Amino acid sequence: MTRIGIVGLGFMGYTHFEGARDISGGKVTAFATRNTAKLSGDWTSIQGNFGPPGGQVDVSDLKCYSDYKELLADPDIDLVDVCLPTDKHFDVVMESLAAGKPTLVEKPISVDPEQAKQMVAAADKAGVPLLVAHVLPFFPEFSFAAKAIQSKEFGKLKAGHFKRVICPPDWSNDMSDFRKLGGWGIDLHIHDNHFIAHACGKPDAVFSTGLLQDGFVNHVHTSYVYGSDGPAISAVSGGIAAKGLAFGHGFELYFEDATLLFDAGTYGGEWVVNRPLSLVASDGSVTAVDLPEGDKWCAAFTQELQVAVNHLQGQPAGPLSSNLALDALNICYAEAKSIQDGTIVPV
Ligand SMILES: NC(=O)C1=CN([C@@H]2O[C@H](COP(=O)(O)OP(=O)(O)OC[C@H]3O[C@@H](n4cnc5c(N)ncnc54)[C@H](OP(=O)(O)O)[C@@H]3O)[C@@H](O)[C@H]2O)C=CC1
Ligand SMILES: O=C1CO[C@H](CO)[C@@H](O)[C@@H]1O
Repeated sequence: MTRIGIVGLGFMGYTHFEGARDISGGKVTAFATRNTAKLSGDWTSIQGNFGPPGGQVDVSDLKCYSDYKELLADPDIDLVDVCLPTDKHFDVVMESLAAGKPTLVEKPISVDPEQAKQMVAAADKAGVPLLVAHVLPFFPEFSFAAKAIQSKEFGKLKAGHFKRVICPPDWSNDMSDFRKLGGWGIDLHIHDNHFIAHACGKPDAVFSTGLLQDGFVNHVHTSYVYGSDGPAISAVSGGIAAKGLAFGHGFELYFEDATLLFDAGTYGGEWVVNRPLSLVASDGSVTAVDLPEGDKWCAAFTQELQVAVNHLQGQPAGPLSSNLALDALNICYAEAKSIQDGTIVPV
C-alpha cells in the first residue's frame, strides 16, 4: 500500500484527496496545511474552477501536519504529493527529494526552466522518482484522442487544433501575481503543450502571435512546426475570456479517415458540452463516442494518481514523466520568444 502525503490543501490538494479515494494500492494517509480550520477537517473554504466546494472531512484516520517539513520527515510516507502554488514547487520538491521521498508535483514543474532542470537532475542523481501531475491526458476525451493519434486507428493525424481559455480566476490570492504563475501560458496553456508533445511528439519549432504581460503569455495562438511529414497543429489559449466563461477547452482532429471533435466548458456557472466527443466518419455519419459513464468529477485525477502509485511498483511514468514536463515548459518559453520576436523559434 503506497501511503500518500499531500502538501498544501487548496483547490488541487482537495482534488487529489478526493481523486485518491478510488485508487488501488495506495491511499492518502497524511496532509500538511497551514490552516487551522483545514487541520480539523473544515475544508469548506476550498473552491476551484471545476468540481464542488470542499466540505467537512473526517480526518481522524489521517496524520494532520501544520508544517510540511514534518510530513517530509515521516518515515510512513511513501509518496509526497506537492499541491502548492507553483512558486513553492522548487524548494519543497528539492527538500522532498533530499529526504528520499518519491515525489509528485502539480503542473507546471516550475516557472523557471533552470529550476525545472535542477529538479529533474536532482531526482535522477538521487535515484528518487519525480513525477509531474499533468492531468489532461487522463480526461476521457483527451485519453481517447491520444490513443487515436498514437494507434492510427483512424489513419494518420493530418491536422489538429486545440483550445483552452479561462476568465481570470478569483478563488485564490496566490494566483493574482502573473510572474509567479508564469502567465496563462505556463499556468494554463502548458496543458496543451504537454498534451501535444505527449500525443504527437515534441515539435521542432513554434510560431506564435498573442499578448504578453510582464514577459509572459496572456493569450496565444500557436502553430506547432513538425517536419514535412508531420501534422499541422495549432492551438489558441489564454486568460482573457469574459467572466461568464470560467473555463473552456476542446479540439478538432483531422485524421486520414475521420474527424474527431470535442468542445465543452463552464458557461455562466454551468458545465456545457457544446460538442460531445464525436467521430465524423468518411461515410458521412456523426456519432458520439462512448466514454465511461458515471465517472466522478475527479476521475481523471484518480487515473493520474494511479499511474503515480503504479510507477512506484515499476510501471512507466507515461504522461507524468518529468522530461515531458520539461518539454512542455520549453515550448511555453519558445512561444513567448516567438510572440516577442515575430519569428519561428526552435524548441
Ligand atoms: N491540474 C490542474 O488541473 C490544476 C493544477 N493546478 C496547479 O496546482 C498548484 C496549486 O494550485 P491551486 O490548488 O489552484 O492553488 P490554491 O491556492 O487553491 O492552493 C494552494 C495551497 O497551497 C498552500 N500554500 C499557499 N501558499 C503557501 C506557502 N507560502 N507556504 C506553504 N503553503 C502554501 C495553501 O494551502 P494551505 O492553506 O493548506 O496551507 C493553499 O491553499 C499550482 O501549481 C497550479 O498550477 C491548479 C489548478 C488546476
Ligand atoms: O487547468 C487549469 C484550470 O485553470 C487554472 C487557472 O488558470 C489552471 O491553474 C489549471 O491548470
